[in-house]
Amino acid sequence: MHLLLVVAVALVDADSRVLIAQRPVHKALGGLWEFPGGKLESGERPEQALIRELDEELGIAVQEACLAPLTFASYGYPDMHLLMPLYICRRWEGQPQSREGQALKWVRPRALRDYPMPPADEPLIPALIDLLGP
Ligand SMILES: Nc1nc2c([nH]c(=O)n2[C@H]2C[C@H](O)[C@@H](COP(=O)(O)OP(=O)(O)OP(=O)(O)O)O2)c(=O)[nH]1
Ligand SMILES: [Mg+2]
Repeated sequence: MHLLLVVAVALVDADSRVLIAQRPVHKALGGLWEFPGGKLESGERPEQALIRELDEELGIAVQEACLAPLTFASYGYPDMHLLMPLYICRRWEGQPQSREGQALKWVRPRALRDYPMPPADEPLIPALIDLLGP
């Protein structure tokens, strides 16, 4: 079994909307909507990796103290088992923009169900509804 550690974040705006990004079609799970984040590079701590990914993918600067653990996904894909901590963050510098051509959307937690997400992500939605309301 190959265990893959991926870090992801729910960025939350002043209207309690969450940012999702559409995966490029040529990638695994292409076209599905995901929480921003990615794989750790060697030697990185999870929070460092997330801060790097948010700079690369969205062009925003996040301080480590503004990342709080929310929940996690544990899901068996055919080729690997994904373990994905989901952080929550309400404070950052800059305006999230698509740095890698991915579509971005701010959505209320309940509306996440209207966007096809990877199967690992679906069990994470109730935690967001609990925290932020529908
Ligand atoms: N970022 C993110 N990845 C997710 C989510 N749900 C989910 O199953 N994944 C999976 C898809 C991929 O197999 C893996 C993340 O890989 P990735 O390709 O996005 O990693 P990365 O951002 O580091 O990009 P790259 O270096 O491969 O280009 O985690 C999610 O909500 N967010
Ligand atoms: Mg990524």
